[in-house]
Amino acid sequence: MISRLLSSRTTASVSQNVASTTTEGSSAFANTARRQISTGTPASQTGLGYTLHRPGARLSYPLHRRAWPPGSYALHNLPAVRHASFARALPKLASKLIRIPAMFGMAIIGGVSYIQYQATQAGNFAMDVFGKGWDTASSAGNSVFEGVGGVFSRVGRGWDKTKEDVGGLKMPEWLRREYFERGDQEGDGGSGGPNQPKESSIGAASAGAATAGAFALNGEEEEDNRSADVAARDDQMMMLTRKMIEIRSLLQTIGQSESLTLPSIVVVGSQSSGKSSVLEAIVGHEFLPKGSNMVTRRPIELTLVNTPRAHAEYGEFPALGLGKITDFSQIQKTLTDLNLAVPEKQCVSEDPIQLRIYSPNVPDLSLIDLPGYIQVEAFDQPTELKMKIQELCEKYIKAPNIILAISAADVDLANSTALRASRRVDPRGERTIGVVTKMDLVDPIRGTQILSDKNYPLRLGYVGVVCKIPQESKSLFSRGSANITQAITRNEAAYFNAHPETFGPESTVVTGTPSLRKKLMHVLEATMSASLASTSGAIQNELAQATYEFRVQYNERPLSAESYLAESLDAFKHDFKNFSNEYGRSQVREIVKRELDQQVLNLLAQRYWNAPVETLQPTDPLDVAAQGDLAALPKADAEDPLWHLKLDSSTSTLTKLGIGRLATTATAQALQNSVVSIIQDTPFKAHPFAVETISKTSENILRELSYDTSDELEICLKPYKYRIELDDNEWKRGKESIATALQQELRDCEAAHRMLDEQLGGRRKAKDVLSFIDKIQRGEVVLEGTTTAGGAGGFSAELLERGKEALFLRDRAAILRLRLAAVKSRQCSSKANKYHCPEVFLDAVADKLTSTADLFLDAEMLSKFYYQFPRALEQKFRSLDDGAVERFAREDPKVRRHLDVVKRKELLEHVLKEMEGLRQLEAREKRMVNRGTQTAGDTEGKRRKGWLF
Ligand SMILES: Nc1nc2c(ncn2[C@@H]2O[C@H](COP(=O)(O)OP(=O)(O)OP(=O)(O)O)[C@@H](O)[C@H]2O)c(=O)[nH]1
Repeated sequence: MISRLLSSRTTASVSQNVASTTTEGSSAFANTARRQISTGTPASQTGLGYTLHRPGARLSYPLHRRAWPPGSYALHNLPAVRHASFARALPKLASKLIRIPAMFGMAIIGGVSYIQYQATQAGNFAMDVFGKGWDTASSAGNSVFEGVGGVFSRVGRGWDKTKEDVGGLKMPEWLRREYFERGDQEGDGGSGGPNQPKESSIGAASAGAATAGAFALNGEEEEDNRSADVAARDDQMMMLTRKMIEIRSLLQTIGQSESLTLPSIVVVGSQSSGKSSVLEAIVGHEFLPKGSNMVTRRPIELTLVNTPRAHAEYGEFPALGLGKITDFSQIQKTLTDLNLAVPEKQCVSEDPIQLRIYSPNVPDLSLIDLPGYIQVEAFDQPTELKMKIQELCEKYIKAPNIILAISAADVDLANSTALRASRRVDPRGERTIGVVTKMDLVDPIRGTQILSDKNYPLRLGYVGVVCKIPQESKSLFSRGSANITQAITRNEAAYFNAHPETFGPESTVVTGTPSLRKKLMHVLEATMSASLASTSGAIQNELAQATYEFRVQYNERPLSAESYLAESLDAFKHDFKNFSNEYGRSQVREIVKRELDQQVLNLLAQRYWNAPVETLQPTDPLDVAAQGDLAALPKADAEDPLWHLKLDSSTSTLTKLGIGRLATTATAQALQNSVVSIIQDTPFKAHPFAVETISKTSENILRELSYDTSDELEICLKPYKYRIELDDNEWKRGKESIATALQQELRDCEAAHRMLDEQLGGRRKAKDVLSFIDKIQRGEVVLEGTTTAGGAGGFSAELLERGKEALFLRDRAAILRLRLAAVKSRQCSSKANKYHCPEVFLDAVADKLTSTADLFLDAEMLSKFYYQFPRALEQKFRSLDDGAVERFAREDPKVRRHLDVVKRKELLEHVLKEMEGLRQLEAREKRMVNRGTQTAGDTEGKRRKGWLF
């Protein structure tokens, strides 16, 4: 009976949140935290939380609303809610940890959301290329000459000097790798290593070996009958082009400034003019997007890299990091996907796709493929499409780029969109190469007339081609990796050879894909060479600016992503070390004691103090008797079983409530909070990635440590579950400590009461409401009906609700004052009176538990965490790859700007140095050409000279 009555009345709550009170009181309780210590009752039964209503606001703060079912009345089944305790409790997260298993708790605190900083791919790539370019400073060596083979031994001193010059230049990683991998693939032995090209491989190649493949001179039809000098000069020319393309790539990483670029070949033509076929004939593979649905929507910046001694042919999308793709149908698919990713509504995008193709059968070229001009939009194409394509092409065909204007032979040249566009920007026809495709579709005589067009004479001339893959060969290439160069060349040669009267050796027109390849190479080299001086001037200006910025803004302080990470990590570790020196057992003690104090107050509320006023009914005297009149406690019989039961059950609950987990979790949370606040004092604070990494690392370690520690601590505390002996000192400490805790509880309670008074309309009004409820409880007023939904005694239902709360707080404050006086009394100075002074006893027990817990946690948790955490962090950050380090450093805008200036400056210096070297080489190469032309007087030389203007 006692048990039943007790259980129905021993739950209590106090509300407070003075700090959150506003003038209007509108959010008075809105921010009030909620704490519940459930001793076994499911949440649905505890029914925690209640709502204050007043006009214009719905204020909610959790208190107790009993809703447990009949028959569940048992001491162990009671919820305890002391709202007041929240003001002093751990932060919200910590309170969660107390209530839920450590495992889940740690997952919650670790939920600091990491906003993945998406460093732009372009940025990453820029950094990547830059880094690689820089790396090569000491390693390029003479490797570039591997491809040129024995040229140098044949042409004497001048070439030897050239070899030294070029060898001294740096080479981007992709190019360098290409050379060395080539050596490896061929398995030609030798020691070598990346910085030492294999001598044997240099000597083994013959003059013109590099260009033979690139010119497609390996076939049966096209024999390489160049003289050694010519072949050597071709190789040299190709090497220079390669270096310039390489510089062009580096410049692309610096920025989009128009002055900071080297020319490229831009392919334009109307739809179905045969652009793709020409490009694929040059590359030797079908790799461009095909389809009727305007599949080329973005510019494709195609860099062809000749790898003379390699067997493998493959492509790479440097910005995508997909690695080597040897299946060209896969390249085609990727290009198609990238293009189709541009929504049809947007028509075209200016964002170029970068693609590099490595092959022994391609010349070194830099080409840009553009969407085909359209004459008339199809019914399902946006009206602005035509205009957009035109604008995009205009942007690319500006000087100094070379225009490869593709026109089909079966369309009148006067109607060629490509030539019309080129004429607008190159009226004198100085940088346009006319390519006439589908020569096989017109009569040979008509063909030669087109190629000798006088209406729009081009200084670089016209080349007639037949680029169609012969039907019978098509099935052979369907697998996407076989080379189609031979098939196309053979087919093309067959056509032109079949008409010797128009296309024979005596003909003045230039025909054939191999001729086109050669022309492209020579023209590109010459155009790039011509741009070297002006580009170099622009680079010098940029460099002067970057150097000035570096000096003035950054005091010439060098910075790299790696050094920045290392410094930041050191700063963090230093601060953490200081923290660990200061944060020890006494801090843990404070945390654990604070937690246990709250548990003690909850138990007191649960077992001793008043319960919330649930209904407006007269108070049942039986209930009061069963609850025990606290006012009578000091004079109660020392053997009264009611008070024995209350204290013994409270003590038992306190020692058995899982202090191991509670203390461990609270300590782990405090450590985690400290780690997070240390981050705020270090450069890491500006880096979400670092914040997340550090938080997660510490969280993981603490979670691991918590598992074992909490169980072991529980075992250590086990003896207290059965027997607790206190000495006088412990009792004395408990008396002082609980007095302080009760005083605080009283302050909280009074503050909550004051606030409620305000909400009731002031003290006077509150007094009236409370006096009315008092009368009901004393039985002096009898309410008609069972509910007060419509109000009673002239008070609205809402006022009565709040009145009940105010009554509860008023009575709670009275109890606290009473017990505070009791705790301070002489009676409570002796531990013999523990049943008269349950507060002191429980607090002393809490203190005893704390002493064991703090010792254990200091040894098992703190010291292990202090050892493991910095090491784990070090390992985490050190194992980041270059890209991740770069992304990390760039998260901070200030650091990003600093890095940008440093890198820009270094990159510009690097490019400038390369360009200077190239200019010397280029001058020497021109001398060679002139000498070769004078001495040999061969027709090849003359022709070539023509290409070079
Ligand atoms: N007979 C013949 N057909 C050719 C020649 N070159 C290309 N073709 C065909 O012309 C058609 C169009 O060629 P593409 O290379 O796709 O033309 P394109 O300019 O890239 O076309 P879009 O991608 O639509 O702009 C294809 O069917 C080719 O097979 C050629 O020299 N002779």
